[in-house]
Amino acid sequence: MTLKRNERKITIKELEAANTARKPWAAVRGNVYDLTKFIDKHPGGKDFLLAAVGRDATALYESLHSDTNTKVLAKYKIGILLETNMPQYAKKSKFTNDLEKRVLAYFASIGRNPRDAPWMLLAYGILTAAFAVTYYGMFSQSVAQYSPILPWVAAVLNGWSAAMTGFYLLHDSCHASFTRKPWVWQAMRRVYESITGLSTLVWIYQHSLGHHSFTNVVGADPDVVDENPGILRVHDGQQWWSFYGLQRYYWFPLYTQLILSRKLTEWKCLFYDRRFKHIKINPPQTSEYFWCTTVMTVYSIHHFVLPYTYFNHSILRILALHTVTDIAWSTYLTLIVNASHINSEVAWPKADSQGKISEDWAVLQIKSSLDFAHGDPWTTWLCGGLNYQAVHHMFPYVSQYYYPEIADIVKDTCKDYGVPYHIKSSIWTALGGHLGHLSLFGEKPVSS
Ligand code: HEM
Repeated sequence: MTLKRNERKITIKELEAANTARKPWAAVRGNVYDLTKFIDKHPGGKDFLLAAVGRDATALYESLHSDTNTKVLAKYKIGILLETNMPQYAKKSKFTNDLEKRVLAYFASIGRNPRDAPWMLLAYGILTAAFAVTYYGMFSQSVAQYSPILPWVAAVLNGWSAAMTGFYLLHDSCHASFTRKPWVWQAMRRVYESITGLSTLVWIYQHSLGHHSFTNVVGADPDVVDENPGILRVHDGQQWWSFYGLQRYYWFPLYTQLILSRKLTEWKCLFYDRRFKHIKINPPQTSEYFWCTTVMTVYSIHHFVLPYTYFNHSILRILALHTVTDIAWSTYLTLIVNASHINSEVAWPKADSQGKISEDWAVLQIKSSLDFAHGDPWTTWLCGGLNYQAVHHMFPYVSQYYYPEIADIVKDTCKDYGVPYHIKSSIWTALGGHLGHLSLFGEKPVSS
C-alpha cells in the first residue's frame, strides 16, 4: 500500500534539519507542514515564523492562533511526525474555547481589533524620550557641575527607562500585539535593540518559544532554573544544598547582574552557540547580520563614543555610570517578572515520562501565573501591564492597553469553570510572596 504524500512518516531529526527559509517545516499536533510557500504570506511576518520552524511548534502555535488559522495550514501538510521531543499539553478544553469566544465577543462588541491601540504610541514616545533625557542627565557636564549627585540619579532613572522600553517596545513588538503590521514590529524591535544593545531575536526564542509555550514547566521553560545545583532553588525538583539557606540574602546581588550577563552573551547565543539554554536557535537570516551590525553601531556610539568624545568623560566614569544603569534595570525587571511566576501559590507543571502534560495549555497559564494590583493604573503603567500576568499569558497577542478591560472576563470564566486565578492586592504583597518563596525553598526540605 502506498502512503498518500501528506501521510509520510517524518522523524524528529528530519524535522529539526528543516529549519531555514529554504526548507522551513514545522509540526503542530503531530502534523508536519512545509511552509516554503507560506512564509511570505504569514500575517505574523517572516521572522517569527522562521524562529518556529525545524521543531514541534504545537504549544507556540496554539498559544497564538485559532482553529480558523489551522484550516489555512491544511494545504501545506506533508507528513506525520513520528515522535516529538517537546512536552505535549492536553487538547484545548471547554474552558479555553469558551474563554477565547468570550474575549473575542468583547472585542466585536466594542468594534476593535485586539492589536489596535494607537494610544500606545504615546507610551512608546514618552519612554524613548525618558531614556534620552536621563542619558543626557548622566553625561552632560553642566548637569554634573550643577550637582555631582544628579548624574548618578539619572543613571538609575536611565536603567528604569531601559527596563520600561522592554515592557513596551520589546514586549509589544515581539508578541505582535501592537498593530497587525510586521514592519511596525520590525521597526520597534530595532529601536529597542539600538537603545539597549540586546537582541530581540534571542528574546523571541527565550520568551515566546520557551517561557510562554511552557510556563513554569521544569526543564522546558528557560526562565525556570533546572540545573542541579542552580544558583537559586525555586522548585522541589531541585536537590537541596546547604548554600541555598543563604538565598534569602544573595538574591539581591544576583538579580542586579541579569542585564550585564545578557549584554555579554546574547549575540554570541544567536550567531555562535545557536542555542539559548536548551532552545535551539535556527540559522539567522542574512538580514539579521545587517541588523546586528547597524544596531550595535548605534548602541556603541551612544554608549561609549559620545560620552568619551563629545561629553569628555573618562572611560572609568562611563563604565561606572553604565554599571549603575544596568543594576537598576536588572533589579527592576527581575523583581517584576519573578513576582508573577516564582512564588508558592502558582503551579509548576510537570510532564510525565511520555512528555505528556495532563491539563491544557490555557488552564496552566492561569494556574502558573500570579496577578497583582488589578485596577491600579500606576502599577499597571509601571509594569507594562504585566501585573495582569494571567491575562497576558492567555492572550499575548492582545495589546496590553486592553488587559484591565478583559481581566474580568478571564476572572469570571475561571470562576465558572473552577480554575484558580491567583491575584494579590498590591505589588508589595506579590513581591513579599516571591521573597518568601525563596526563603522557603532555601530551607532544608523535611525529607532530605
Ligand atoms: C512566534 C511565532 C508566531 C507569531 C508571532 C505568529 C503570528 C501570527 C499572526 C499575528 C497572525 C494573524 C492572526 C490573525 O489576525 O488572525 C498569524 C496567522 C497565521 N499563522 Fe502565525 N505566528 C507565529 C508562528 C506560526 C507558526 C509556527 C505557524 C505554522 C506552523 C503559523 C501559521 C499561521 C497561520 C496558518 C495563520 C493564518 C493565516 C491566514 O489566516 O491566512 N504561525 N500568525
